Amino acid sequence: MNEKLLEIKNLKTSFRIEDQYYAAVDDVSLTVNENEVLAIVGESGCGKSALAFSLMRLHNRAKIEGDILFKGDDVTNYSAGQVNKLRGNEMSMIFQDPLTALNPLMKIGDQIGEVLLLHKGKFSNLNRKQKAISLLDKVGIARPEHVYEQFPHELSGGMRQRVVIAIAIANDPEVLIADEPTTALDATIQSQILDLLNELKENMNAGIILITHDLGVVAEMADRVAVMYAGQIVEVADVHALFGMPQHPYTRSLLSSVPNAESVDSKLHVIQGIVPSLKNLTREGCRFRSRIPWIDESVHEKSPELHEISPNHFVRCTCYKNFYFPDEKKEDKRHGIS
Ligand SMILES: Nc1ncnc2c1ncn2[C@@H]1O[C@H](COP(=O)(O)OP(=O)(O)OP(=O)(O)O)[C@@H](O)[C@H]1O
Repeated sequence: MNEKLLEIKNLKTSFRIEDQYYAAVDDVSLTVNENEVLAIVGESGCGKSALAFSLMRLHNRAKIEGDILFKGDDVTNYSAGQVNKLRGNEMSMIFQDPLTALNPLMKIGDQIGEVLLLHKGKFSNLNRKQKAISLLDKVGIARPEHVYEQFPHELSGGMRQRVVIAIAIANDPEVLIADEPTTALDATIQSQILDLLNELKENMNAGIILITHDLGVVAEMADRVAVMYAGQIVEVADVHALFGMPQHPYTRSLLSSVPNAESVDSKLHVIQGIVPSLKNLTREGCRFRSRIPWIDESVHEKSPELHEISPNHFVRCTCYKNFYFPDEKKEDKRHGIS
């Protein structure tokens, strides 16, 4: 069995809006194992980035409660110095937008070198340069010696994202958090970057948290998937179970809103409404209920729990048992599951 690298227990991240705190991540518990990609999916505004930033301790004004255990050690108690060491070495993050992640005034080589300075073993100046060039080579950058001397604006979007990945993997992190790593890229580059992440998982035995709203990317990359809605995890399962037997109404709605080979002749489902803003979020009962108004209110739990409906497959709220799409006949709504 693969070792547990990260254990997130009852994590709650709240932001202050007009004198009050509102939780953007609300009681989230998850684990990430070595050599595993855990995907976190959900619409914009459901709390994915707030979760990732909390894990990396990158929020400076949020209130964070709960535990984040890295190999059993609670990092929420770490001093700023300890967090900095952890961030550069054991845990690192690939950010959504390479242009904001890179310093426009610094040469690529210097930016990689800066991260290598944090390395446990430390490198001499010459070794740092060699290591930086080998990292650029590893992420598939042609003429790495030349790129080492360039500035971010001289590179294409795909190359910049590769540089961001090179920086993230510079110190062989055990946990890598990739927040929408391919959103800004075109399809060909996207698939090259995903291949690269897959290689890293295999070669470094790393645990990867992949945050995305792209279900195609999830199907291709993930071992397990956590579906997030309004700050909560509503379903977690092995990737095959999640795509093969999705249960929560939100998961089913997300999957039905994406075209695939079977949906060519059928209508795609449009999820009604939007993710509510933090301030307007109803926190009592099933948070998804306002978006499925055709489902009888009585089928929702008062305080929805995550239920293990089969080994390692968890679903929040029992409403999944009675869910159907408006254009489905009520009697064949659950494909035989009731
Ligand atoms: N610093 C902040 N202060 C106040 N509210 C915030 C802050 N950061 C995020 N939020 C709010 O928290 C909620 C979750 O935001 P978050 O960015 O985590 O969503 P997301 O799922 O990552 O969306 P996207 O896919 O667009 O990045 C949103 O309602 C957002 O407006």
